Amino acid sequence: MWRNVLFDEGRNIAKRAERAQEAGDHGLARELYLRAITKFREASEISQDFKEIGVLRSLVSYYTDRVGALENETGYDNVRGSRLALKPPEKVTPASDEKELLRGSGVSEQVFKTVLSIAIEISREGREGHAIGTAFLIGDAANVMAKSRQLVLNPFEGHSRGNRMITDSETRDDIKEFAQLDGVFVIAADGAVEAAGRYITIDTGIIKLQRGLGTRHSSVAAITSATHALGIVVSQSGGIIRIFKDGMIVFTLKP
Ligand SMILES: Nc1ncnc2c1ncn2[C@@H]1O[C@H](COP(=O)(O)OP(=O)(O)OP(=O)(O)O)[C@@H](O)[C@H]1O
Repeated sequence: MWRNVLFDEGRNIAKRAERAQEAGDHGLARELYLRAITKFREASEISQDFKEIGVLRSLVSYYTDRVGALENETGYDNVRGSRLALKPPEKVTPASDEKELLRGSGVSEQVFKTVLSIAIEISREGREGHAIGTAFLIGDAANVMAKSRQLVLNPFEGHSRGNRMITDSETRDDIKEFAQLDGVFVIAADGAVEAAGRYITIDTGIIKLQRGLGTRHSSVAAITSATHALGIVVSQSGGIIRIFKDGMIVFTLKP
């Protein structure tokens, strides 16, 4: 109960921080991110559920990275700042697992964590009161594009690369909006969003997943076995997030 209150408070504060950052008030944004991090950390300390703890830690880690990026951008003075009160960033998975997961994909930790945090928000929030499912393929984008086709007009086509980086808060909002489209998001290893609404055309015959998982999951599994891409699927039924590599589910999160 208390951890839910803390989580909601943290999320609201983080949203305010994002708005402050967008409005260019980096001092306020930084302050609010730090407050949100404290809420998520407190919630994780009183939770008994290891999956929930994983999600909360990934939020701590994600927003800690954001504070770091803001401080680098603005030349913030770490020594005098309240950042001293911050513990070292915590990870959603042990560092060795995370390294292993990213190995061979060319995907940076920051890009992967950003996509995962968006997936967590989509799973938790849905859209306009409805649960939604979606999927992300990250890395090896040229190969992924060659093994898929557009289902609907690609909303990211024609935009400069700099304007479609996943780490940008506007792109993040667009992704949450387009998550309602059928198909998957294709994200390059450097974080540029190449496409939304992409249909995977690869044969799923060799993929064996647990019962109950349908074509969204099996097609993502199949394409991660045929390319170096990593897959993140948010299931519409139940909101479970599954991370795929080399045709297999390597992590499961229940936000
Ligand atoms: N090959 C594919 N490429 C891209 N998207 C797909 C593909 N197959 C299915 N989808 C998307 O997944 C949606 C759900 O399909 P399905 O119910 O079979 O998947 P699922 O794996 O059970 O996922 P969920 O748990 O979200 O329902 C489809 O409406 C479609 O948007």
